[in-house]
Amino acid sequence: KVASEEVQELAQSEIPPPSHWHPNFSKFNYPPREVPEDETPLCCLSMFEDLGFISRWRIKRDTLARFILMVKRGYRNPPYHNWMHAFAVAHFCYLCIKNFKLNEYMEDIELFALFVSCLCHDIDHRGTNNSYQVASKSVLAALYSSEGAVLERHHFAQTMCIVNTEGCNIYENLISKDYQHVLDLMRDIILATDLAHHLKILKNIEAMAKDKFEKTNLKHRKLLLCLIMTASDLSDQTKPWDSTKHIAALIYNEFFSQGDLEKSLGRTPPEMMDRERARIPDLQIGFLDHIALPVYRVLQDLFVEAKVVHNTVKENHRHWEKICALIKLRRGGSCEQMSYEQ
Ligand SMILES: Cc1nc2ccc(C(=O)N[C@]34C[C@H]5C[C@H](C[C@H](C5)C3)C4)cc2n2c(-c3ccccc3Cl)nnc12
Ligand SMILES: [Mg+2]
Ligand SMILES: [Zn+2]
Repeated sequence: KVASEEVQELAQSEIPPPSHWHPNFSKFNYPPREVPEDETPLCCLSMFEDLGFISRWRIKRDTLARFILMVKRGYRNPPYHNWMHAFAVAHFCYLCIKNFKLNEYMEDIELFALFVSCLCHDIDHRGTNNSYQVASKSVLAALYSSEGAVLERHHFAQTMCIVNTEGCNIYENLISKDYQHVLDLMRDIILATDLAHHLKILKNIEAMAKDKFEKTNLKHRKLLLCLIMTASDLSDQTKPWDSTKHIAALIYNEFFSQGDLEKSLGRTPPEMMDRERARIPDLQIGFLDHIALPVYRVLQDLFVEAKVVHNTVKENHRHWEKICALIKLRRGGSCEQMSYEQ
């Protein structure tokens, strides 16, 4: 699925240092979507190298090149859940590992599994969510709906296909104990990207943050892995307004296309997926209030360095509030006529 010239070119390229991409590349305010898509595979190599994974886990350069290109090829091109989303998620995870010094909280193998899971966590996403899989009786629902987290089980299954593909197994030089462990970790982490699962464990994460985090407590480490994964998955909300404001358009483009599909099945989509009923600023404020802000608030409780991240999400919340106020001021002025330029 990946041309060997492309693999060789990536495998033989010199791996640039983080500063090559941007002076702020390793800072929380850097928007990774600024990296040109055709340079993202080489940028992934920079992150693997900078995190010390290539030497620590004895990853062969051509295996890593082939793996990254296979993962990138494994993504489809819906408006939001595409390769650039996965790349941005992996970049935020890279920032957390470096800026929170996660190697003092987690085992090396857990951080390795976490970073690779970020790259793979939405592989083969179709731009429709779990409830649509069940409603449309999709093949994925037939396979996985009994256990829930339908899409996430598929993303993990697709990841395993790539790991098991000749010349793509970046775990090939791990001792068998570590090999099985890293796969078990990826499964748990990718399944944790189901937001319904995150909402179920959020109370436990908040309780863990209240107590003292214990590195020796496996439950604490598992909860922290899930928190960093979700914080990375939502990290578009942590970037300056000028880059975040475009994300809503991508998400709702994807949501409204699903709503159109649901209508064509004779069903009524939820309001957030219905282009005739959805009020985007209200929905965004609701998502920030109920899902995003609690994530970055508890992240800041655990890591003082996350304060700047939580503040940026609050700043973006204020931008949406201003847009809402403007719409109300103009009354009749519907969302479509409003541009979100602030
Ligand atoms: C900006 C933004 N808005 C978003 C608005 C809404 C939802 C969303 O799935 N809501 C829920 C709300 C309840 C409880 C569960 C299950 C369903 C019922 C649907 C979640 C996600 C949103 N989202 C994501 C995102 C993160 C992880 C997976 C998929 C996505 Cl799309 N990433 N960015 C955004
Ligand atoms: Mg997902
Ligand atoms: Zn995602």
